[in-house]
Amino acid sequence: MSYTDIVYEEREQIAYIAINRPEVMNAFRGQTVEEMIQAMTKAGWDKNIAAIVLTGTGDRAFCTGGDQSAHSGQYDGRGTAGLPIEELHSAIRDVPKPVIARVQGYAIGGGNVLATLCDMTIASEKAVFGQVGPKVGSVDPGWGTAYLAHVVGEKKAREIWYMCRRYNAQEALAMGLCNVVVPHDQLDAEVTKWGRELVEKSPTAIAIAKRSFNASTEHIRGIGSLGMQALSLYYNTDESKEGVRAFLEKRKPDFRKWVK
Ligand SMILES: CC(C)(COP(=O)(O)OP(=O)(O)OC[C@H]1O[C@@H](n2cnc3c(N)ncnc32)[C@H](O)[C@@H]1OP(=O)(O)O)[C@@H](O)C(=O)NCCC(=O)NCCSC(=O)CCC(=O)c1ccccc1C(=O)O
Repeated sequence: MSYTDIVYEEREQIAYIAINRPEVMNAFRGQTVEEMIQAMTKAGWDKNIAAIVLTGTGDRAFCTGGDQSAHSGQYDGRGTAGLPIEELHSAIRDVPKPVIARVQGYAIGGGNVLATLCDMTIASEKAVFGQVGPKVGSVDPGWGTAYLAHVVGEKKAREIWYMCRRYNAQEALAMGLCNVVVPHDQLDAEVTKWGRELVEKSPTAIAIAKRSFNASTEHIRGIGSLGMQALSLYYNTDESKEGVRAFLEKRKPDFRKWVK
């Protein structure tokens, strides 16, 4: 498959999947998600690959979530809410090898969900983490909320979603949202170092460990699936559309006037 929205590379038994849409800060549309699923699955089941690195091209953004310019009631692809995002989330969870988020800039909205779902996160000191859902008429039911609470704790997860604040790399490290923070110019060396260490480990032991870690939160997949049906209905409300419109018009949303 040739890719338009991502860059896929393999080096030293490590696969690199980079969202390549810097003009929208690496936000994803339907096509992007399709390509990420394909690349994640290919790398995930290739016996020569020991680890997968998920990132974005350029310095500004890892990923800023759904592309708001491809969103009018639904996104522009397939799936319950116009993006096969559940399949991508499942692919990250299900591939039997570690997925490392390389976060060099903004990890916002659905981009933050992707980083949260990765097995480990290596951040540059320029990384910025946060949620924007309730500011733009969206929410990630399942992994982005319930699983996030497993990662950072209930209080912090609720703060992240309700308050929609931004967190720098050190704050993310303190709450367990990333594993390590390194100077920006050392990010790639650090990612390579972690990747090379994984190449030396027993693939089967790692696969069993990953499945074992996954087991205790597997019920969240069902919450996400159910929630996605609700989200699809929510996306078609004036309240949600106000969030998308306000973002694109670069103004504050006025949700209250649309609440029924
Ligand atoms: C990242 C920001 C905080 C950066 O802010 P700032 O530095 O002030 O720059 P801006 O001027 O805002 O942005 C520069 C430029 O980039 C464009 N842009 C940024 N993000 C997006 C985007 N997501 N979509 C489209 N375009 C984007 C922006 O418009 C500017 O363009 P110009 O042409 O230069 O004007 C800030 O930009 C920000 O907060 N961005 C995030 C916006 C956002 O709303 N993200 C989507 C959140 S909702 C979501 O991700 C749901 C999608 C999804 O994954 C999902 C779907 C269904 C169920 C579950 C999920 C799930 O979340 O898992």
